[in-house]
Amino acid sequence: MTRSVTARVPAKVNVQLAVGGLRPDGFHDLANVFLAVGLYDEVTATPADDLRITVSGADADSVPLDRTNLAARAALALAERHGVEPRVQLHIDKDIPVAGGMAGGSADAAGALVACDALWGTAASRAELLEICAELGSDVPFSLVGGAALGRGRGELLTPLETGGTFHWAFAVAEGGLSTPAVYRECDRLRAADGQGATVDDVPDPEPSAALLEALRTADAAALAAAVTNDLQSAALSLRPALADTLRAGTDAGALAALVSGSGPTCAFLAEDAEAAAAVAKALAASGTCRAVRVAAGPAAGAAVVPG
Ligand SMILES: C[C@](O)(CO)[C@H](O)COP(=O)(O)OP(=O)(O)OC[C@H]1O[C@@H](n2ccc(N)nc2=O)[C@H](O)[C@@H]1O
Ligand SMILES: Nc1ncnc2c1ncn2[C@@H]1O[C@H](COP(=O)(O)OP(=O)(O)OP(=O)(O)O)[C@@H](O)[C@H]1O
Repeated sequence: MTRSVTARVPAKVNVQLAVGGLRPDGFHDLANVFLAVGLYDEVTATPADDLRITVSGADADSVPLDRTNLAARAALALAERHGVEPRVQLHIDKDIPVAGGMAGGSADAAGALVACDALWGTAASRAELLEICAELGSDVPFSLVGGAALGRGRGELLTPLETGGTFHWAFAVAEGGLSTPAVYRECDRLRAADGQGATVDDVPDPEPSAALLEALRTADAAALAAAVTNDLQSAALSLRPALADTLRAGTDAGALAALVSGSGPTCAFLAEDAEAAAAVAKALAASGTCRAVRVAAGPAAGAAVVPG
């Protein structure tokens, strides 16, 4: 009998995304407050003749099947470090919107690492897994750890954050994605056009908001709503002006806060409770301003093998 290992990995929303100036290496320093939410991709690793990627789910057609897939890159990185032949089929059951600003590719990378580590018995330490994650992308370490965390550096240096309870969200999934590097470039362009400059010498160092961290700690949705910020939001709106209609539709429907998730174009709406989130989602679906709606709560646990 062929043994398979499945890992489940959550999406994220950034409740604070403070973006510093452009660094010489092309990245931006961040104060990035991540919250994992209960929308999941599943990655199943099965022994095979060679490395193969297959994908199912609504957005499957827009996911690469070659070695540019972040899940494939994760498996190759682990195999190389441990001298294992990467003979594995990785099946991704995708529920996280692709190129949506919810770290879907990063989730698949973290899931592939956890699943392959269990399948191959490589028993990588947490520190080694985090190191591989950081090599793969700025959001990947958070996909591994989940929960809530502050990301410094380019987002890869994580400090776990305490959360006092659950936050309820509705998400509006847009037609088509946005390229993360293009959104960061647009942020730089807007800053330069403003005359403020866009480099690390021009932009103040990004800092986490004390009020926001306190709102997370006390599970105060209204206080969190008052504190959420996303420095990439104006760039995402500049590239996709129609997102303003989506944000307005959610606010009109009673959301406590409406913001672009990370680099977008998914929009995130914080609600008082699960019932209110469902009502916001229903109104968004009827508004005609998005392709699909989802509800999810956070914090959710990070990448983990599904028992059995
Ligand atoms: C927007 C966020 O999703 C917020 O969590 C992340 O910052 C993006 O993280 P990610 O998708 O894992 O991004 P990476 O794969 O590391 O980087 C892709 C590109 O995004 C830009 N990038 C990313 C992270 C960062 N701190 N500064 C950047 O300028 C760079 O142009 C980089 O080449
Ligand atoms: N496993 C994967 N799933 C989805 N996209 C992938 C994957 N591997 C590589 N990609 C490529 O990465 C691009 C960005 O996809 P992804 O879904 O990770 O974006 P995102 O959610 O906006 O990322 P983030 O929120 O981390 O900035 C896609 O357009 C696709 O070409």
